[in-house]
Amino acid sequence: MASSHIKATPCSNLSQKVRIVAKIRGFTDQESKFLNGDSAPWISVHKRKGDDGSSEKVTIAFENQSTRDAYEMDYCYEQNEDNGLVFSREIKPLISKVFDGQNVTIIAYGARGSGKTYTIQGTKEKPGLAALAIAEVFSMVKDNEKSVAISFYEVFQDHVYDLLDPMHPEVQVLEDAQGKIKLKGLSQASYLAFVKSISEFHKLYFNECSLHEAKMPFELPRKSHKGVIVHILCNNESSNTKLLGKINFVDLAGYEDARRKSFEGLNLVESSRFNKSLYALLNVIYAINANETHVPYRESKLTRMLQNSFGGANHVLMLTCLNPLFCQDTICTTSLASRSCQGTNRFFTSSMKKSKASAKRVALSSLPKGKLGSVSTTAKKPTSSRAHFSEKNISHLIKGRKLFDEGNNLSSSMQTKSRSNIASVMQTRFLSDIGSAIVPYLQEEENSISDDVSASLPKSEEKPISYAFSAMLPITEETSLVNAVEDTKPIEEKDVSLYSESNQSEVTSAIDGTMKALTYLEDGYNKGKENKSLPMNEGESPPLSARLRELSNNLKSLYTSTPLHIKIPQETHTSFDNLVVSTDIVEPKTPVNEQNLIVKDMWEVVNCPSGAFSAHNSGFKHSLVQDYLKFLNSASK
Ligand SMILES: Nc1ncnc2c1ncn2[C@@H]1O[C@H](COP(=O)(O)OP(=O)(O)OP(=O)(O)O)[C@@H](O)[C@H]1O
Repeated sequence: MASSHIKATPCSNLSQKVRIVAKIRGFTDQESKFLNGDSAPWISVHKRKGDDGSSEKVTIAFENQSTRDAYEMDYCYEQNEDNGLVFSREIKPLISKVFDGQNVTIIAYGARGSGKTYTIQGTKEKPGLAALAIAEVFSMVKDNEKSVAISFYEVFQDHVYDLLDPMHPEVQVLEDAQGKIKLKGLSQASYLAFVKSISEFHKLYFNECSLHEAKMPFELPRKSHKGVIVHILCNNESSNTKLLGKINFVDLAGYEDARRKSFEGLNLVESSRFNKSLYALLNVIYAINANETHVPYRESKLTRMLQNSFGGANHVLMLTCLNPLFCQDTICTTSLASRSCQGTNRFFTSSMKKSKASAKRVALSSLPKGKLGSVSTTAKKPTSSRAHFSEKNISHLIKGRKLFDEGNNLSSSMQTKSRSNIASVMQTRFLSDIGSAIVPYLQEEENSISDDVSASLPKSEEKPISYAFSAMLPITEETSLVNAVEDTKPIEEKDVSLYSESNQSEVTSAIDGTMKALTYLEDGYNKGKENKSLPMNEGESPPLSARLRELSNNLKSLYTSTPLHIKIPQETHTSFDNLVVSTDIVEPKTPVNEQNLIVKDMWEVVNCPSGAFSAHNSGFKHSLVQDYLKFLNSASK
């Protein structure tokens, strides 16, 4: 039936983490009778193009499918190649490793009726892989040093049942302190007591299945995953310790398109649940083959059960059973297996999305300190995480101020102090305003991160922006900024008498307070520089830093272009206009409407330096507010 150009040669790549091979089922008597020797092959197997001959990899194509769309597998067993051949090539070389304490897992996967049970369990006349392996193990157990036991279980609707116990109690899948999976309540039929011979094994294997069907306390559809575990405990002569190795055989429930009516009459939800457990297994295999740091074992009970047998020095073989006659589900299962084989195009169940989001958090939080990713832990520890950022990322905030300050190196200390004061007030106001606008956004982001189910790619793409914001505005620094602003408030209130002798000392102390705050921020900046936390903003949120720089430059240009800035009046007694101006300068949040300036005498406005500054400053504030709003709109997008 299937055309192949490949001779069955001894398997050369048993060290691969998860080996995925295909097996085309033989015809049943009924099918042979029906076809009457007249059947066009619908599966074609080809040696992979470009291989030098050392690789066994093949591509499998269905019906008229071109080889370009074919599915790649590690190998394919033909219709006429029986379980004995599969066993001797794939499993026999691994059995000795089980006696060294390694685990070997053989999984039969495929569509309904693709020959999974026939491959694993076989019949009394034609034993399957489990029976052949047991026979091999028995032949190797020559003394009492090694003890062998067998367990049978069934996984139905994500619950594990012990098939050896006539009451079929549920088995608990637990994890011990060392992270080892324990199957609490799973019976083990010992070699010495029950299964000394292969015939006893057969009796147990086949009888238990029928026993199970007869004795289930409640009506269950038969669609389930079934497994056999062969436990082998032996002495390690070199270290005088006991070694436990296991061979797992898993006969998976047949894959069916959940949208079609199931053979068992399962509804869409139940069928989907079965498929979900299959996807979970494929995802685990994918993760192992792709060398991913996170393997999603927790996605299903079956993968959790098998966790100890995957990865490391353990060996896993997945046999993808193919129907020899047209079957849409076989195309689907082959496609899925091939994807797991290549480690590409991973499938995600809804809960996988969840795990992906958590994995992302883990991955991000595992980044070096000071990098963007460490914010990811905010979902769990918001305060500490923000505190963490407060140390590192105040630099972003300061960076803008530094740029702003660069153009203002004036000789007069009073002038410098006044300008710094003004600048700090404006800057801190501006940033704290951004802060108050951003914090709810950040919290919303955090909520969305913690809401794993809704974690989706577009959102995660947005995260760097929110991280950058959170980096800019950690709670502790935000508070200190607010304090800095509040420190300057008395100056604003007493600005009317800013240049009066009586209030000079108060003003100076207030300015000093502001300067202290700025010095603190300055220190933060330097610390930030030392800690090299800048790449977070630079790497992850260039628009933000660019906007900050632009706004700072605007401020800078304002200061350099306004004559008043270069020469602030020193008179003790100021005119009414001056009072207006000075109030204006230190109170950027209550801009003087340009209209008001026009209402005044035009000459006064134009000729008076303070009037010019007011006009300039008001215009600047207007543009600043516009920029700020524009910036916020683009940030929320
Ligand atoms: N290599 C083979 N040669 C002849 N008949 C086979 C072969 N493999 C399987 N069969 C027959 O095909 C039918 C389906 O096989 P089997 O029950 O193993 O499929 P399955 O994939 O386990 O099905 P399900 O998903 O329903 O459990 C059985 O009647 C079995 O005897």
